[in-house]
Amino acid sequence: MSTCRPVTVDEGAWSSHRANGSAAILAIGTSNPVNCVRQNEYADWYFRVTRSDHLGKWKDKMKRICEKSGIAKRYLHHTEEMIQDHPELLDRTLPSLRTRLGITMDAVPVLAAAAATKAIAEWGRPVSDITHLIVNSNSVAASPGADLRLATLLGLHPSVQRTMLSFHGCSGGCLALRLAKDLAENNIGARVLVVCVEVLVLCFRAPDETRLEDLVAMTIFGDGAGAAIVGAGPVIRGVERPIFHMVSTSQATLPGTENVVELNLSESGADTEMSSVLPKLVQENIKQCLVNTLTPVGLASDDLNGLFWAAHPGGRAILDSYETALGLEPGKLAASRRVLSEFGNMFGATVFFVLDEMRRRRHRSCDEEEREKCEWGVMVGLGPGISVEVMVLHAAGTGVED
Ligand SMILES: CC(C)(COP(=O)(O)OP(=O)(O)OC[C@H]1O[C@@H](n2cnc3c(N)ncnc32)[C@H](O)[C@@H]1OP(=O)(O)O)[C@@H](O)C(=O)NCCC(=O)NCCSC(=O)CC(=O)O
Repeated sequence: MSTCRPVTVDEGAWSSHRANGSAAILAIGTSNPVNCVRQNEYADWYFRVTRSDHLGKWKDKMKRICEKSGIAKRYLHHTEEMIQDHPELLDRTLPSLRTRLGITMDAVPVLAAAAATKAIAEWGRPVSDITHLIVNSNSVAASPGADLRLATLLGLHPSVQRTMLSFHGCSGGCLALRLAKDLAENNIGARVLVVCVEVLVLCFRAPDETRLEDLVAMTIFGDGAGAAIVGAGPVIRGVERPIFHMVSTSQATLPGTENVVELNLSESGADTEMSSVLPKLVQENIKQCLVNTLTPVGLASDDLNGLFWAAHPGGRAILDSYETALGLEPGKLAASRRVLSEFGNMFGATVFFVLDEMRRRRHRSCDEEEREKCEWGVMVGLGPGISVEVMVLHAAGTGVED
């Protein structure tokens, strides 16, 4: 007869499975669709393809928004041909959700796989060593979802533990990385592939005189995917090179702001609601959220310029609000502003581009003293809620070959 008995909770079935120390980002990859649109040509393109040139007043307004957006170019999966083939994308009174989700169901895993492949190549270990997969997207709604299709495209092992996150808006990137940190730290040997991907044809519409906020959404959002490999110690020396240690995290919700940013699905696609009070709200509240996260790790200070800043660039005015509220010197948000300029706001994917830009800037910096001065930093992103996601980072290396 078997003498086998179940372990008890106290025998440490859990504690013995924990990793040593903080998780780290071990590799980063990004990708975009090939179709690039220049911001100074966008209003003319948008009003032409939506057959709305008669709305000259709104076109002029979009041109003003484009000029102030801090964006030079974006990448979009949808093209003029695609819009011509699907006139239901333009007419809010026609059902178009099925069309939109059909387009994204095919496009999202492919774009995600392109970013993930770059991250896996940089990581340097076989794809079969990935133990967990987190996929975050506002662009898909199906089951089995984009996580399974991505796992198949990449050839991940069938035992990979998948998590699909949806509709966390722009905070989705920070949120997915927060979950990856917890998974990596609580499962020794875990290597988590995190991917955030957006193909925002779900939100594309013709201008509507009753929904002027749509003009802002059409003007600032872009498509892209960001991926990272996250793992906690021990790392494999000579193969894995930590880029940022993920030291601590927080999520705060600003009370009474549920209606300030929304993302709602309907038969005619997704509607984004972005109140023009958002930049002011950020300016009034962000410092306290950051102090609450920085105090326990001993980094709260009257002068926050000693930290590096990886802020999700929700919009130019959001970055201005961070700068004013936190008293940041010009240049502290240079990585975020550069990503906004080159790619627009790609929802959760954007923060991976910012981290990538940040480590490249650190690598290029010849000033060793300056690099050491800003060893510690903060990643911050906002989402519907208003949710404020913060992660304290410690720069470990650049992950970039000399
Ligand atoms: C849109 C802007 C680039 C415009 O720049 P400025 O504010 O400096 O310029 P401005 O005040 O002259 O505004 C230009 C024109 O845009 C209009 N305008 C500005 N914000 C608007 C809004 N939210 N809805 C509708 N219209 C808006 C103004 O009324 C004005 O119209 P007129 O010229 O006719 O007077 C900026 O305000 C910005 O970056 N806003 C933040 C965008 C945002 O909310 N991002 C968060 C995305 S959501 C996110 O990141 C979280 C998430 O999704 O989860």
